[in-house]
Amino acid sequence: MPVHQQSEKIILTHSTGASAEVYFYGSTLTSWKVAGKERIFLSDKAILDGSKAIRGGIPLVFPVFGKGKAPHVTASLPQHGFARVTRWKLVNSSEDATTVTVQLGLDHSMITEEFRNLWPFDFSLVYTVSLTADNIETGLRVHNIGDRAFDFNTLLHTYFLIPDASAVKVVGLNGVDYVDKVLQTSSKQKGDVVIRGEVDSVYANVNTLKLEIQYDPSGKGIQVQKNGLGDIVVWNPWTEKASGMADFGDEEFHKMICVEAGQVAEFIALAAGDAWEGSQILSLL
Ligand SMILES: O=P(O)(O)OC[C@H]1O[C@H](O)[C@H](O)[C@@H](O)[C@@H]1O
Repeated sequence: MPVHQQSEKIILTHSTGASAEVYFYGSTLTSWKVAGKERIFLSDKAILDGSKAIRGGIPLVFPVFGKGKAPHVTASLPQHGFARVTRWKLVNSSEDATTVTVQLGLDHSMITEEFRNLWPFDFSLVYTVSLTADNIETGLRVHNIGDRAFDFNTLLHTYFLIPDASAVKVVGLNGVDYVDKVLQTSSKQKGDVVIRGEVDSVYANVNTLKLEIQYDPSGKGIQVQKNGLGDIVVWNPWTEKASGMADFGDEEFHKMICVEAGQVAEFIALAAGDAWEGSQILSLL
């Protein structure tokens, strides 16, 4: 069965053996297996019962990245918004000769009254996950179905499972301006991004459409092709931050890197009735 629905998640299986899993909670993709291997990091300590955002996979950041700042209307929302901590519903599933697809939806009637009071806009989100033999596309459509404009950030906060964070290279960000949230500085990236300690960097307006996460000098790894997503966040908590997170193992930072495509450097303004779309395609290098 290409799409198998359980109470907490949906499992997609491709005839070639590739597979993916998406939790209803947060519409969080927690697994993508291709060529016999898991490619997505999910913490051994991740909480999967819907009481906390899932640590790993692809949590969906919406409508604010990080903590909103007063006087912006997102100021009182939780870090990274409400989409990752709300249960979504399956709205569609299909398959054709090459692709297994599921779509999950979330709208204002499905969020808590508290969130609704904090962010009082009528919206509809559709998240589409399309699995083929050798790649997976995850895309978000944001539709303003109300009668006034709203602003939003969004991010496909993707945790990649990698053999060794000390050996990984992110290629494609050379020359891009970024904010280093650890050092609280603004700089221009020189060469490839490597991980030698805590990294939390926001790259704005990345023109390169295809980034590479190279596991090691062999050049093997994952390609991230982004469509309609301008910014990239690179994150690895390293030792100290890792030990402070209850849902992340102390040593797990060695085998993950977040390379997150989205729109976070500036808010996107969406007029009443308008829609916005962005997606990423992950494939093997
Ligand atoms: O702990 P979370 O709320 O899931 O956030 C995890 C991380 O997300 C992004 O990568 C941010 O840039 C980081 O500053 C943040 O620490």
